[in-house]
Amino acid sequence: MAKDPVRVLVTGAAGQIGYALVPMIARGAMLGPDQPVILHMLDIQPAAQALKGVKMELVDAAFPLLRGIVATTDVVEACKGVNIAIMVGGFPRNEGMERKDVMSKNVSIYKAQASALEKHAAPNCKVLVVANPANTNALILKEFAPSIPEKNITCLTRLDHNRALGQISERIHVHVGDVKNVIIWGNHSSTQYPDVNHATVSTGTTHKPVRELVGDDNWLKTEFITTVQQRGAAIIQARKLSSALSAASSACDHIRDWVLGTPKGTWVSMGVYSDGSYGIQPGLIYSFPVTCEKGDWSIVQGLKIDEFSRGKMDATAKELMEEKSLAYSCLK
Ligand SMILES: NC(=O)c1ccc[n+]([C@@H]2O[C@H](COP(=O)([O-])OP(=O)(O)OC[C@H]3O[C@@H](n4cnc5c(N)ncnc54)[C@H](O)[C@@H]3O)[C@@H](O)[C@H]2O)c1
Ligand SMILES: O=C(O)C[C@H](O)C(=O)O
Repeated sequence: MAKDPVRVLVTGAAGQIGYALVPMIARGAMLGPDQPVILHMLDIQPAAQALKGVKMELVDAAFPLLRGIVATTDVVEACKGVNIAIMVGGFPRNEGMERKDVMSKNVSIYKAQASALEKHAAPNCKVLVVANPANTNALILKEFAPSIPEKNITCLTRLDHNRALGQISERIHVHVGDVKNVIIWGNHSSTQYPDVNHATVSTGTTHKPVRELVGDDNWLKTEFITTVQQRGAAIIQARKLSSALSAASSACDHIRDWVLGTPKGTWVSMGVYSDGSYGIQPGLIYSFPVTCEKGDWSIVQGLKIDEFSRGKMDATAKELMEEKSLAYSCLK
């Protein structure tokens, strides 16, 4: 029997990531090749013409899975009945702006959009925040949409996870699809901790530890970590625009695995509400290793954490606590 369409909201849909993301959703890269979708696209008034253009292109591309398009600058209309919300819209950091100024603009946007989602989205709507500061925007959204279950509000660190897989694959010349179980701990920022202590490469019938195959602990502890931490900045420097293609593709990976499940024996990284696992203070949206089944994620438990990792995991948690108090001071 044909499936009912799923309503997917993309905010900031006229922007860089939005433009890369909506065709991927319409082609089935997010929810599968047999899942029809209705796209809800929100942007702000100054981008209304560009948004209209994106809608025209979606029609022109004649995607068989695309069963409807809502393109609007009205947040209530955008949120009505949505099952999945990808929050990409936000205020970019312009030259000369302080971190606090960007935070202040974005937390106000996420506070307002939280209320719209809470009132108008479908029950059990799953939310993915992409816009920066992603973890803290997601936390504000959670706080101001108390009736959305906290398990439904997440932020994107899958791009960082995929970047870590890519770096390992390039370093030891293996297919990226054979590398798995890296972990991104913490904030989607330069304090994130990409951890390969449990990562493996499949070599036919066995799985070998990444650390053993790389054979260079110094590289893993220094250049590998900083390359992943700084990759967003490196892309901006190269493109003069943020990483839209890989962010859009990773957003599809995040939702696909959350909804359809992670493969057996594989985990992925997601920014989720901390329950105190691994000694991370509850009340933060922190990136953990998770597995997903039947539409729910669970934090992978029982991984051994060495002293080096502990320090890095705590440092990124500390930054998130500071961001949280800054965000609250902006809302006063
Ligand atoms: N988490 C990640 O891995 C990751 C990766 C790359 C980029 N990002 C972040 O994603 C965000 C979007 O990046 P981009 O390159 O697409 O930026 P962009 O500036 O090209 O697009 C942002 C869009 O958001 C719209 N917008 C602004 N305020 C809005 C509001 N209140 N409601 C709806 N839309 C609104 C803008 O008009 C614009 O069209 C940025 O915050 C960027 O830093 C996150
Ligand atoms: O937009 C940015 O500042 C960078 C982005 O978060 C990225 O990781 O590519």
